[in-house]
Amino acid sequence: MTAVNGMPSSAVQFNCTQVAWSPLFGRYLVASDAVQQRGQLLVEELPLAVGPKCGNSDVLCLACYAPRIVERCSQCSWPLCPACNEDANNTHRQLECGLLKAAKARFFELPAGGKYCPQLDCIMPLRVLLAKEAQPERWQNEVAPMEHHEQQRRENADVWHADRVNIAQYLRGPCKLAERFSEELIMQVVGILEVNAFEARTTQGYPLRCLYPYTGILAHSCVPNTARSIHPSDSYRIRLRAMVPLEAGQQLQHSYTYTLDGTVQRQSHLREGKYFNCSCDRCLDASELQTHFSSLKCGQCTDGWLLPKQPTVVGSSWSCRACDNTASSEEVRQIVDALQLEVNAVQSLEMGAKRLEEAERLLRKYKSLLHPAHYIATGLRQLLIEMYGRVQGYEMVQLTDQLLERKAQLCREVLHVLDRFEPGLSRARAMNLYELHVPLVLLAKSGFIASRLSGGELRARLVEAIDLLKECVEILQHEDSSSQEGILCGVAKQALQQLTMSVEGLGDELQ
Ligand SMILES: C[S@@+](CC[C@H](N)C(=O)[O-])C[C@H]1O[C@@H](n2cnc3c(N)ncnc32)[C@H](O)[C@@H]1O
Repeated sequence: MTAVNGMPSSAVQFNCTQVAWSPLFGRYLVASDAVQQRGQLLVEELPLAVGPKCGNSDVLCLACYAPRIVERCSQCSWPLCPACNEDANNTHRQLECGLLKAAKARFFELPAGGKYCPQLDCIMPLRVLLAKEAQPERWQNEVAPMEHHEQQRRENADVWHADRVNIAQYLRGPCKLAERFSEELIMQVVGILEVNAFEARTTQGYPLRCLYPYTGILAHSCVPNTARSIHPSDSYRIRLRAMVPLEAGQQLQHSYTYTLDGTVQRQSHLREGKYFNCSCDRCLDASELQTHFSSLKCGQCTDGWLLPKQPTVVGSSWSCRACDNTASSEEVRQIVDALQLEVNAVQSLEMGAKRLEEAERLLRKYKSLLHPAHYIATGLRQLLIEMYGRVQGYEMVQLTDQLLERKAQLCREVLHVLDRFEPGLSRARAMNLYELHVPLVLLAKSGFIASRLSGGELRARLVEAIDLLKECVEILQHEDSSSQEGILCGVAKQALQQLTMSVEGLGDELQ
């Protein structure tokens, strides 16, 4: 590891972190001192640029990102919703509006039924280019060195060509920016965004992208040790916190991919979208840290599991560790794809009893095909946790003790997996802690009423639920209050208050 000089700009405040470099990772962040307290704030940063996502943008408002906008900006005629049209200081007006208007760059309407508007792909790169002119020092010190994998991107000739035409040539031609920005620079910016930008959501929940030059250089791990939260109501400020205690010099990592995917899926996402092969401990271990998150049941012997021989090698064959059975990667892919299709069909069902019962049926069926902790089974459990207590016929008051036990068991099983892949202050953990506390409270109360539990046992179980809620709030307390997680934090705080009052109200006679 090499320490890297260069102070970040005033848009960044950092605590116990510094930039390092290695041939494998390029630049990355490390803890400059030991961090004992999980949840400690490590970095706060304002984005260099915020804008629409590339490659799948609908016709959206260029200021608030509301989708399917038919109204146009009164100045330049590009998409802008009526409310944003009234606001002369919106992002679009401050940034590209004048330039598009002066160039007479026409916005072309999508053909009827069209969903993807390639013309909007130029907006986020253009905003980064404008930020380069406005903050040349920040560009030079923080953005220009960002990895953009030009060589690998060029190998994907179709995408490279589409980006050149839709973004570089469009900005230099119809937008009349050829004298300000070279094609090479524009393609560099497109690559920087692809490799480094974070996805965020507006306060209304619409997706967008943000570029953070300092936080963006965090290395990836499939078992991350930091958590980031982006605050739409605070100019999209990002805050990075330690999920677990850290040692001085330890690499700071977050996950570029979905931690509840199996190794084959994570590896392919990282190779195709971020241009590297992950070699973290979890990827290198065929059993994914003893969880068997990708293991299939061996079809030949009774207690064996099929695991990849070389989990990080594309096309690796699979073998049973208990007998001599083997399978090709293609055979495994076909099995997993077929099961995933069944799960997708269940997911697309309307929220209701049928969806819940079908998910339970698949989970039973997969017992003979998958390891119980397989990611497809874990995904089904997560689906069921969200449905028990919410869908018609299975609302919380309708759940029998047996079904309450079922919900609690599903939560514990998912939490067990999360302990391995997202240790410490993980958002997914917080969500599942909240879900778990509800059946525990109801079971404790019904057990006490039916005299199966003594007063002391009732109190102990309620205190257990209080502890779950406390941890849930501890994890979610830093989230933006308008986000889904921030809203859950408020709900958990209320539940915590009520439950604490109930336990206090139980009185000493229950001791
Ligand atoms: C978001 S950038 C991180 C900053 C980058 N290292 C730089 O110098 O600009 C992502 C890139 O960093 C490298 N990287 C991040 N995590 C890695 C890992 N676990 N293994 C190998 N390379 C990694 C890859 O080149 C990846 O495309």
